[in-house]
Parts: sequence; C-alpha cells; structure tokens
Amino acid sequence: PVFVKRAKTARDNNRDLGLCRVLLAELERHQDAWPFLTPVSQKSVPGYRKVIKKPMDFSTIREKLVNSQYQNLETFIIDVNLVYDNCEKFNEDNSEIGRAGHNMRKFFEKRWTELLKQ
Ligand SMILES: Cc1ncccc1N[C@@H](C)c1ccc2c(c1)OCCO2
Repeated sequence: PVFVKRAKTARDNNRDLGLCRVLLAELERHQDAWPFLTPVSQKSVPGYRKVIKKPMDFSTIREKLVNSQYQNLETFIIDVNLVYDNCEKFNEDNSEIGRAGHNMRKFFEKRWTELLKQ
C-alpha cells in the first residue's frame, strides 16, 4: 500500500527544522530579546569572556541554523538554553539584563512545549 507505516522510534525529527525556524523567529522579535541579539563584545563588557566559557546569542544560533549545524531540536534547545544560563551566570536576577533573561527563558519553555504538543 502507498502509506506503509514507518517503524515509530523515540520521536519524529522531520519537523524539527521548521520548529527551530519558527521558535528562533519568535525569540528574535520578542521585546526582551535585545541583550541576546548579538555576541557580547569584550570591548563593551570587559571580563565577559573570562567568566563565560561558551558564549552564545541569537545571531550565532541563526547562523548555525542557516548552515545546517543543528541535527535536531535537542541540539538547538541546548544552544538557546546556553544563552539563558550564561545570562544567569553573569547578571544579577534583579537587573535589566537578568530579568530579560528570565523572561526569555520562560517564553521559550512555554512556546516549544506548546509547539511539540501540537
Ligand atoms: C547578554 C549580556 N550579558 C551580560 C552583559 C551584556 C549582555 N548583552 C550585551 C549585548 C550588552 C547588553 C547591554 C549593554 C552592553 C552589552 O554594553 C554596554 C551597554 O549595555
């Protein structure tokens, strides 16, 4: 028959690339995304590179996505969470950037669980 059932494994990652595109577009246009849109420059933030061993930002994630460097949703989520973990490590919770990081993490958690449940 035309639609022979494929052996169902853990999860179907054929839709992952589309999900990553949708999620990243939403992160980039979020009003609290401003601290995370571009790499933190050593010039504007002295000492950042000393403290944060694996810098990550939305433009770098966009670059990796465009260059097919994410195998699946999991590796994409690892990089997005790196943005928020770096933010928590370097910034006080009660600061402009610290709060933006918490807001962005909350928004991301909500959106990818919604999109995966669909
Ligand atoms: C995510 C993050 N964590 C710690 C420090 C900075 C940043 N973001 C950079 C873009 C940034 C955000 C705000 C800035 C700035 C740089 O340079 C000085 C003026 O205000």
